Amino acid sequence: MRDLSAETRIGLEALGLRIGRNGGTLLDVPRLVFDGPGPTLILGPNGAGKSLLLRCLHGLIKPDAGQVRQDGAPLGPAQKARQAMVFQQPVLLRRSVAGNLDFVLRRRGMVRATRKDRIAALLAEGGLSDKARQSARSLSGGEAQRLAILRALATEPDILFLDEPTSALDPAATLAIERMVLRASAQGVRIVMVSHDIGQARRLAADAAMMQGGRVVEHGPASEVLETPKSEAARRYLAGGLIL
Ligand SMILES: Nc1ncnc2c1ncn2[C@@H]1O[C@H](COP(=O)(O)OP(=O)(O)OP(=O)(O)O)[C@@H](O)[C@H]1O
Repeated sequence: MRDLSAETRIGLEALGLRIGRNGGTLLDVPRLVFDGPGPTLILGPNGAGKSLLLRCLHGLIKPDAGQVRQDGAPLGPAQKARQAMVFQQPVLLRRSVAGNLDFVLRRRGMVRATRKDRIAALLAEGGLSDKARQSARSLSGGEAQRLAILRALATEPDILFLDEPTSALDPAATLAIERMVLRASAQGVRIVMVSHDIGQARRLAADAAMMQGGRVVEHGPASEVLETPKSEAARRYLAGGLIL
């Protein structure tokens, strides 16, 4: 796997993103830039627009207006090919654990001998070496999510989007995922992750974005957003208050 310094990390920018439905606004993000050195955590109450934003950034949803720029270029096929996304419910192929990784590596044109070594390294990275031949569909929730992340990392993305990857996992499984996320980040992958877990944000985030009502109400260094938030919405969210 490549080893990039924080300075070479690919930047991501959303400009004038808008999505409306039935006369209302689902997403309204004038400008949002992710160009810092470590993981970005997106927080906010249910329905705040976190998943919509992530899907726009990954090109899964076309906004009504605005654009996403990656490393200065508009999001097109070449940029999307440099991104990967992992969802709350891992989507795995009906194959063995190793087969799921092999599928991705083969599609990337990697020859068989190299694939074997790469699969072994990835499985070791995710603590799944002893599960290589097991059906991916029979993995526990935590193991399945680790495999989903390994499969995403097998594509060597510049940017990895994670949409609440640990919301269904116990604390130990959550920490295992967090270690993988931090390792990927240290290797130069830009991490953009949605979470409801404020403790997780404190453990992982270099910067944090707080969303409410389709808008980013605050974005900055995690230490500021999580410890001394400027917006009332962030203060109430962090205090466990009801935000409507
Ligand atoms: N395809 C769609 N058509 C209409 N409304 C949508 C669509 N997708 C999302 N929405 C609405 O947009 C709003 C934001 O949804 P989104 O899933 O982004 O929220 P979220 O912040 O990720 O919430 P949660 O924390 O519950 O996952 C919600 O009110 C949702 O109902």
